[in-house]
Amino acid sequence: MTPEQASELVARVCGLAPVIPVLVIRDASHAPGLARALIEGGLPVLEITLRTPAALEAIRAMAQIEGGVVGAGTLLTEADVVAAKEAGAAFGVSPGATPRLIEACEAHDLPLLPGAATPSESMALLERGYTVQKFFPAEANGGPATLRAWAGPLPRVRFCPTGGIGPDNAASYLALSNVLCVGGSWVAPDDRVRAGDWDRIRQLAREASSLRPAR
Ligand SMILES: O=C(O)C(=O)C[C@H](O)[C@H](O)COP(=O)(O)O
Repeated sequence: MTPEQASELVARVCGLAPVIPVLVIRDASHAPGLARALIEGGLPVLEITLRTPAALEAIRAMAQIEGGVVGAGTLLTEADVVAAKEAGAAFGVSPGATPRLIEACEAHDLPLLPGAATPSESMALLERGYTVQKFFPAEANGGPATLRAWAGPLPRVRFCPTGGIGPDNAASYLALSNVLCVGGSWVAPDDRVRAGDWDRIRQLAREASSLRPAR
């Protein structure tokens, strides 16, 4: 898969909802209920971080749920890419980007949303053909003001900012011309997932899916 094809697919995925839930799943038995609650709440795109031993099993389970588009987050190595693909991930997300990781995603046909934190990193990805990038960690890197400044010199790059985003600041990112959607863990708080409180998570997803840009 070429970088251009990957970016086109990722742009389409990022256009499905204003928020991509970033999920840390400790018990794969939570995966089906959690996925259903988020999808029913209007958030069909789900990013499962490969940060827990249960993550791959959770991807496998969530990929079966109708209406969802399931991706793997925290991709760091080629082994992660192979495992994510094998589990049924439709796309991948990485906090940064290395040549080896990018090559692995291209070789294994996993559309990548690669992370960038500086103009040079964004330019390197653009040079290679990645026009859709994750801005990470968004709040710690200056938030919406930084992305607004990047829009001048880097008008061809569009972003999914992630890291420190919640219900209070999401709209200020979504208002930017170079933002397609935002990512965040706030829609699936750890204690609500552990409790299997799918009603609360469905409600958080509803609120997130109705977010509109504050212009
Ligand atoms: O695991 C990854 O691949 C990451 O890049 C980090 C996550 O995107 C952020 O940790 C989510 O940020 P919060 O919404 O502030 O919790």
